[in-house]
Amino acid sequence: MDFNTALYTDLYQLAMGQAYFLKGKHGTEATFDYFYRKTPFNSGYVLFCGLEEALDWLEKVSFSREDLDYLSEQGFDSGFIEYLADFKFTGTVKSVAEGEIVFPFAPIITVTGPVVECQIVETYLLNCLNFQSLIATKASRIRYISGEDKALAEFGLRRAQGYAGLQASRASFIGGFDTTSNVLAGKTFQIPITGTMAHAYIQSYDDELTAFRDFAETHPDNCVLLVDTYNTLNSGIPNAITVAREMEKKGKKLIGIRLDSGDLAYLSKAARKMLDDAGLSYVKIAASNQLDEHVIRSLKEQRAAIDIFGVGTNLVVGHENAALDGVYKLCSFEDKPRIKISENLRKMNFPGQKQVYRYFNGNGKCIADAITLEGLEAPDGMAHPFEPHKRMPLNPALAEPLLQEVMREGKRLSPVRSVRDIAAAAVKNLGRLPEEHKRFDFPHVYKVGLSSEIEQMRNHLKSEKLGESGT
Ligand SMILES: Nc1ncnc2c1ncn2[C@@H]1O[C@H](COP(=O)(O)OP(=O)(O)OP(=O)(O)O)[C@@H](O)[C@H]1O
Ligand SMILES: O=P(O)(O)OC[C@H]1O[C@H](OP(=O)(O)OP(=O)(O)O)[C@H](O)[C@@H]1O
Ligand SMILES: O=C(O)c1cccnc1
Repeated sequence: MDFNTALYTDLYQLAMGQAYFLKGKHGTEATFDYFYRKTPFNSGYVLFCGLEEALDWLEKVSFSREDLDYLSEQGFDSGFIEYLADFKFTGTVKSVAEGEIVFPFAPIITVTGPVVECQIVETYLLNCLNFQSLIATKASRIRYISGEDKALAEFGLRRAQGYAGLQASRASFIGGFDTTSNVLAGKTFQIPITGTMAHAYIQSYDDELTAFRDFAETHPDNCVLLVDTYNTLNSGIPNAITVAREMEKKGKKLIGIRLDSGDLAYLSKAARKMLDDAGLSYVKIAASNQLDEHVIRSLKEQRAAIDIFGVGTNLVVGHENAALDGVYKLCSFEDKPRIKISENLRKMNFPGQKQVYRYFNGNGKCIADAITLEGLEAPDGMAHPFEPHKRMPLNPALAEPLLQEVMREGKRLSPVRSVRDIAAAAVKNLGRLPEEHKRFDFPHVYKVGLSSEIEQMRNHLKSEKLGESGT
């Protein structure tokens, strides 16, 4: 399947595109903001992920002859189809860096260009960025609770939502996982791949010990034995110990064992003792079975002797939030700021082309984000976006702009960043976030506010629109 086609969009984008085209407005410049409103998992932040793939798509997207024939069959105007034959994205993208932490309501990406182009690419951008940011955020929570000394292996491909498994492996790595079992993700993104064995392999033998021996013989340098097929404490671990000793005689070392059922705290502690008593303290203990950040937290509280957590389903499907609610909203058209009116202030967008400044304290920890108009300096104070009486003074000397131009006239401005670079940046960025925003229970809400210029513009446009509508 070729996903670089501009048909990877919602019909209404093309319907609006045709209307703009037939009214001669298709070249009019528009700006859209990408932002989200609510953090998933009750998290205090979102880890932004997916930008490289989005830029890659924007550079390649086009309609093939077959795509255009299909649109013709669907009844689109022939003139519009002719226009689409040369379609490419020629706009400007400003973005927060991939691997940066982002907060509700602050623009993460702004897309400026001919309105039809900006509109057609909306669906893919949301599809790509919402999903990957969701999974990277989940992964970062699992890393946070596991601690730096644990190895995290992503096992999710088999239970991922179709082809999204590839993006999930990438996002998991950026969020802090060490390896993936997804071989295609390993090749595509240069992520280290690791794996153990399935129950089927043990079941295929008449006895567990021979299965272990054969695997160790054929994988002398990367052998992890699955010990729970029959009886973990009475058969799996004793057989693994026998094989580990046989490997030692050949100058090899068993890397580890994997527990995949039962009480993982109890079994891991019992396994650790049995291995240590056998002089095999180097053999690591891996555990899997519907893990997530909450089970891992519980296992840590129980002092489980687990070195490696294998996490699949709950990570790659973003359990228990199926989607990040990221949206893409028009904020400027024909050089005029645009607003959508809603009874609910939270559903109104912030008009105009914008910049977001992040403020730090003297210890280098981030403390607030202020949204202001593009071209303005970092403000020295901000207002709460929905409760304007709440104000906060800010020190512009300790502010950094978050939105940087990453694409101009449809071409990226810097080379592709490797997932390793992005993952390293994520570690650094999460390190700048104070602990109170990372805790799982009632994380402290990070402050995002508006400069007085944006506030005034929103209030002005709001009264103008309400006046026009007679309300
Ligand atoms: N000590 C523990 N503390 C908290 N959660 C645990 C502990 N041990 C295992 N779990 C989690 O409890 C759940 C147990 O799942 P389940 O009831 O299916 O048991 P099981 O042992 O996997 O059974 P099965 O043999 O059918 O696979 C899993 O999500 C697992 O990660
Ligand atoms: O629980 P997850 O977090 O999704 O981790 C991945 C799971 O996938 C495998 O089980 P599966 O039953 O599919 O195959 P198996 O026969 O190898 O156990 C593996 O043993 C894990 O239990
Ligand atoms: O390598 C493993 O142990 C593995 C891979 C995929 C799913 N579950 C486990």
